[in-house]
Amino acid sequence: MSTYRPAAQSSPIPFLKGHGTENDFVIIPDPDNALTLSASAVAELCDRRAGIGGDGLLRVVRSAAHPEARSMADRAEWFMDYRNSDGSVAEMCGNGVRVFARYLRRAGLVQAGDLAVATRGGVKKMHIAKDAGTGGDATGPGAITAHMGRALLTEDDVTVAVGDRGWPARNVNMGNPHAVAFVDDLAHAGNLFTAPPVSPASVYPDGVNVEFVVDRGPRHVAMRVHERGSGETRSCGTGACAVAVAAARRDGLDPAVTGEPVTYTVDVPGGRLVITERPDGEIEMTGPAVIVAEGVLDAEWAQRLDTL
Ligand SMILES: N[C@@H](CCC[C@H](N)C(=O)O)C(=O)O
Repeated sequence: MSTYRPAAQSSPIPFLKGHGTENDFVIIPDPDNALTLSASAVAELCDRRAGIGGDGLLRVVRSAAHPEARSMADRAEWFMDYRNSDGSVAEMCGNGVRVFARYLRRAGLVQAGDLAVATRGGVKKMHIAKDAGTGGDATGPGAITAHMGRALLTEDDVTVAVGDRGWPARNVNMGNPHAVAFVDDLAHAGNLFTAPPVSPASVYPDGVNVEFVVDRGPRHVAMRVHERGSGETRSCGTGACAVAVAAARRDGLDPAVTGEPVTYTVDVPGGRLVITERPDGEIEMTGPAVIVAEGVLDAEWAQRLDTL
């Protein structure tokens, strides 16, 4: 059984709540890596009725204090320990890393401008455009840019299904796995209460995030997403990057070939993200990141997490 915190500790456990394009997160500052969060404890914290509520959880740990991040400590002081709302671990979270950076700045742990964050998907360079506001707009003064690395696209013959409809999908890896399906109408994705079947399952042995995409105009698309480990969410940053790259290739655009960056606007139910792919393959994502609340866990409730 995992222990939520060392029994000897009785100090209050702080938390914050934040979102990026309404992809929302419980944030737990734990600089010294003192807390061990079992999957069940994470799920309880992310529960919208029994807990604080969120699509995922961001634990803020000093890289040097975490075995999975120690090797990155010379390049990034802080490690984003990301979990999905069911408690599962994911390699990367694009909206989460912007909210993580917002938290670091708000807590006075970093300056505005350039910074780097360690993640399971490697070190991500970030830029906080201006040290003001909470960045409600995709490209407004408070928006944050994350360098998301390169997309890996394969030619796998993937199909996404909803009911008796099926679509071919593009397999795109952004550190985490995505299946991107272009559809005529986002309503065709249905209620997304359950994960849409993706076949062959062997392409995604660790599960997959599924994006449904429609065109809105030149280099402008809109998407819905069913996230691995979280269900349908209002946004997915890595998903928006996967969608932008899949849309560019479908449209015959490849910055590596033309030498020109390509930018797509990606509308999500919770807002808008702007994605640029550079000739070297690096993908930049810009969007809002907002902290909405902070507090401490009720001591008795937090103790209960010990038993999960
Ligand atoms: N919402 C995130 C992605 C979170 C991880 C994903 N559910 C997975 O399991 O890969 C984002 O903004 O990228």
